[in-house]
Amino acid sequence: MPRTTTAAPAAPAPAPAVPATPAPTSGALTGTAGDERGAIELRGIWKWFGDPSAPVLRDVSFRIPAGSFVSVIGASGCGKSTMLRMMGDLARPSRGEVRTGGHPVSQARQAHEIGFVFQAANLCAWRSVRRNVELPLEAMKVGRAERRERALAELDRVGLAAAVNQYPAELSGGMAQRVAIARSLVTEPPIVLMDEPFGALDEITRDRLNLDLHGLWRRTAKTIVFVTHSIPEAVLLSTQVVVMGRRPGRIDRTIDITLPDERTAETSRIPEFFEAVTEVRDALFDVMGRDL
Ligand SMILES: Nc1ncnc2c1ncn2[C@@H]1O[C@H](COP(=O)(O)OP(=O)(O)OP(=O)(O)O)[C@@H](O)[C@H]1O
Repeated sequence: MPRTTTAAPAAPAPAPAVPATPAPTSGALTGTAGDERGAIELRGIWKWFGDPSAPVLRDVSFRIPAGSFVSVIGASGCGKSTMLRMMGDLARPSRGEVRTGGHPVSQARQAHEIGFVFQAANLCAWRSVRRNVELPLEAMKVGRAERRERALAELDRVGLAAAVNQYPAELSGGMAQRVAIARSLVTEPPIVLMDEPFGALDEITRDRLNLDLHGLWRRTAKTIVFVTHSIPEAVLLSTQVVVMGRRPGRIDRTIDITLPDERTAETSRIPEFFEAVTEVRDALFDVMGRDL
């Protein structure tokens, strides 16, 4: 079989109670895959907003090896974005800990080792494409000449060499997302977190950006975590698909995608692709049925 399915890390408890004992917190992960630069580890993550007896995420533990491309899929409101935000230190767990490369995630964020791409490109309208990409380097106090050189190299990598002097209002949605991707890569982070980055784009642009993103991932060996509502997109891009359930949010299942490493337009026509799509769809319907 081209792929394997892993059962959920832990069976859900009958009621969303807060654990009496604290989840593991510090302590070196010496000798484990969690030490690799770019690895992400969630340790006993709980998240609630206000009421601890109604957590949005319950006891999520999960390890993402460095260099993986992991897509996260699940019903609306199951906590995908919340989990992603905690992986990037944009939100704090109510309980538990996120570690990257064997250290608390806050260290990686402060060191600009995590890039972000969201559904909206969030570009500065008054700055050119190049100067938008330079922004994170300005925050790092990188000198002007080096900023320029690195931004141009990154824009070349995402296929926008000809648009460096344009302004956001002059860009198509797909071009704007390419700029956002270049901006997320310019600090050379080992980890890039993407929350439905192509969700607002037409299908043809989305297909092209997906293949370009996959090629970019293969060339750079980054760890990418990608939230999406599209099963085919998740299968086409990923080494692993994480299926989440809701009420409360949890990782229900992980599915390894063992399609050939090089993904092309042809990949979405091979039988193994349809088998993987069916497997993810069945897993999703199964968990959604149980969550009703
Ligand atoms: N800042 C907040 N305050 C209160 N509740 C929040 C906050 N952020 C998220 N939530 C709640 O947490 C739950 C999970 O939200 P989240 O955005 O993570 O889900 P999601 O799976 O990404 O959803 P979607 O697929 O619709 O984007 C939702 O019920 C949401 O209302």
